[in-house]
Amino acid sequence: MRITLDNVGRKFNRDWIFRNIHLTLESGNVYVITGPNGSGKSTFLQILAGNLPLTEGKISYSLQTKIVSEDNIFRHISVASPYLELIEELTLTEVIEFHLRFKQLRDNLNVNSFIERIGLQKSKDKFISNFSSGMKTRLKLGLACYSDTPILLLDEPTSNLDTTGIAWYQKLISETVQNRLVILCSNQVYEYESFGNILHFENGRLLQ
Ligand SMILES: Nc1ncnc2c1ncn2[C@@H]1O[C@H](COP(=O)(O)OP(=O)(O)OP(=O)(O)O)[C@@H](O)[C@H]1O
Repeated sequence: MRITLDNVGRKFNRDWIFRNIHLTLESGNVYVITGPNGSGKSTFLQILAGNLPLTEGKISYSLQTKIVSEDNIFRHISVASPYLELIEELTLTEVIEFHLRFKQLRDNLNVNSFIERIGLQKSKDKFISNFSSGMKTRLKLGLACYSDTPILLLDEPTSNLDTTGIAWYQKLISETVQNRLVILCSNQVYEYESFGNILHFENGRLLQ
């Protein structure tokens, strides 16, 4: 999988958040995006996920040299972020069953084995509306990391996780990033310390 950014820029109202980004991102790499609060990390990730339009420039996606259209790219992408909502009216089991209608899980995981992997066995039949914020983060991370997609986008992955949860995340990520194109937005070193490709937002520029 390859994502090519050609002169990419985004503004909100009159303010440019970033501009002039020229970049090629390829499978087999974890790209870490750092930068101060409000520098544009989440905006950048939402643009890559196809959830926000560009103001200028072009992004192209290709899979084994075939171009993937913007309309179809969501099939190849998994995202976990604090701003993505879960369906609160469903139970944990129902959310996973719903997810499985659109995306398969890696390692042939089924509903029960997935719930074991995310450590929420006691909450199988609990409604998401009654989940704590850390439980929701575990579920979102699990769904993104274990989905069988070539692109994985993670924004502030350990927000709301306790120390046990952070250790669980570190194991999860080490087991699920191989051969994928991963983009991880973070300002917490423990979320990305084992990865080397750091890109940094500063004054509207993405520095390598
Ligand atoms: N929908 C919006 N309308 C107007 N401005 C927005 C909108 N979304 C984001 N912004 C602005 O874009 C800038 C970048 O925000 P973004 O959330 O991408 O930053 P970030 O680097 O992810 O920040 P943080 O580290 O705090 O999560 C901020 O100035 C923010 O106020």
